[in-house]
Amino acid sequence: MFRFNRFEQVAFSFNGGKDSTVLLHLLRAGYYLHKGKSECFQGNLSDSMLNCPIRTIYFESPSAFPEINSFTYETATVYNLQLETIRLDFKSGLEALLREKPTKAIFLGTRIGDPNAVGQEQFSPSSIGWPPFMRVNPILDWSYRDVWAFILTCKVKYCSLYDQGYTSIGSIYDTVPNALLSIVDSSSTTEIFKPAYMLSDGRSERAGRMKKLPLKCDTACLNNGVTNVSQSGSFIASIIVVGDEILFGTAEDKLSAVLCKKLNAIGWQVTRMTVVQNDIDCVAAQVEQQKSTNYMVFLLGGLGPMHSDVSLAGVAKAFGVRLAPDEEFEEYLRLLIGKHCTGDRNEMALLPEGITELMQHSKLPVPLIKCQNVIILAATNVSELETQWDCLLETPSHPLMRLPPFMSKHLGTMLSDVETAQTISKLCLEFPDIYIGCQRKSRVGPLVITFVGKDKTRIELAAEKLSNSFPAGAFSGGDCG
Ligand SMILES: Cc1cc2nc3c(=O)[nH]c(=O)nc-3n(C[C@H](O)[C@H](O)[C@H](O)COP(=O)(O)O)c2cc1C
Ligand SMILES: Nc1ncnc2c1ncn2[C@@H]1O[C@H](COP(=O)(O)OP(=O)(O)OP(=O)(O)O)[C@@H](O)[C@H]1O
Ligand SMILES: [Mg+2]
Repeated sequence: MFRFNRFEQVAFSFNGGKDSTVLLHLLRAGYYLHKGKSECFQGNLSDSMLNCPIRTIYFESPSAFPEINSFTYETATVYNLQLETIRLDFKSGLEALLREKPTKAIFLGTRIGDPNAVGQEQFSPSSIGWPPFMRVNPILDWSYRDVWAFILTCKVKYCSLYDQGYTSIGSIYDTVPNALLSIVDSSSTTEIFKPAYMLSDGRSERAGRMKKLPLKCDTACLNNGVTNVSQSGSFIASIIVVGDEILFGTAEDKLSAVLCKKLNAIGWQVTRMTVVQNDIDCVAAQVEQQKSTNYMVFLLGGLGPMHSDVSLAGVAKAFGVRLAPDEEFEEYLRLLIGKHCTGDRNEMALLPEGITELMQHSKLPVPLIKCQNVIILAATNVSELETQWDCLLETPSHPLMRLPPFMSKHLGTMLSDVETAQTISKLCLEFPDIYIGCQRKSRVGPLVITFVGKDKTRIELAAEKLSNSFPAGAFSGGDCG
């Protein structure tokens, strides 16, 4: 059993959801009873005693609802919480947290009925394979009704999404309002929902949450388009290049390869690179398909004033919105190109309506364009792409969560593919977490075997196993990097 004697070794996991909101106020009350009350009796009551300066961790995700994000930050400010924002997945984030600061226990708003509550008690050590800490679940046995009774009776502020029919909140990709709260109104074109506290049967709390797949899903799931996390537990992205010239063979696409490396370096995996014609319907069809199967889609090419610059129109079509003049973007373009625009207005300032976010950076003449999970990069060469990528990562609202990077190791051999094939396919089964690929320099060799993964030790082990399966000196290779 852990022993805590330092307040700093305890943290509160807060994400702006209703359960963690309840917990926040319970912790404040507990802190006040423990500390504030005794000092109050001595006549020392101050505002600070009504706050609970507990370390508060928030795993910020690019797929969180903006309302959840802003409610979390606002609440932290109002109650003077010591907010520590973590932009990694839960497991890596907790590993990093525990490395940096001793953290023995973490309070969570987990309740019976949550899928992750199975087997948990009020005090449950973290699972095997997770960094060691005690999970403290004070509201484990609270019902849905208890949660709302508490929130409404105590009149505490909660995230606005719950007033719009959301009853349990995950990511923007897996959460919709609860259909059981839908109000039938034939005069209205948009669907209206009752607030979350009106849900009569708490067992349907998660009816608006789509089924989540395990992190290590198989490739079949990806092909069905129902997840955006790869086999290695990374976020997945796809790249769409718009360019007739590439399809005619008159120009070469160098940008996708650079972008792949950049994404791999922040731990993301690229699942597809597609080149499409400069045609609105081709772009739209590809964006429509890729945006629903990938966490993020990058679009290169087809931006500008030419007749062939159809990328933005394709994106608008894929999202079912129209292109509309964007005054802010127009102003940037005016500063850049003066009055040299096409037509009455600058047609380059037409952006997909209602879904566009401009990501400005002081090093960029015009902001980057993001339409939900599609980022449109205007780079025409590698150096421009590198600048835009660096600026993207420096933009405060950028959606690219940094994960442990992919590393690779290459082994070269004069052995033939026939001689090595069987051993390598066995190795693939033994190391499902490592991508093992072979590239022939020619049909008769030499061969280059590449190991890619996130765990250096596992990469080295796989490479060593391969070398040891053949006579000494058959393989040569460099370091893992
Ligand atoms: C602070 C913290 C600790 C966690 N510890 C564990 C753990 O020990 N074992 C585990 O399987 N998941 C752990 N998780 C992940 C949760 O079980 C769960 O996936 C997450 O809260 C998302 O739940 P949701 O999909 O219902 O929103 C932890 C999450 C957080 C935020
Ligand atoms: N992104 C996150 N950052 C910090 N803590 C989190 C995060 N996601 C989940 N948690 C912790 O896990 C608990 C359970 O999550 P869960 O989604 O079930 O509840 P909630 O978000 O509080 O409410 P709701 O079920 O309405 O979404 C949260 O109360 C919180 O303590
Ligand atoms: Mg939630």
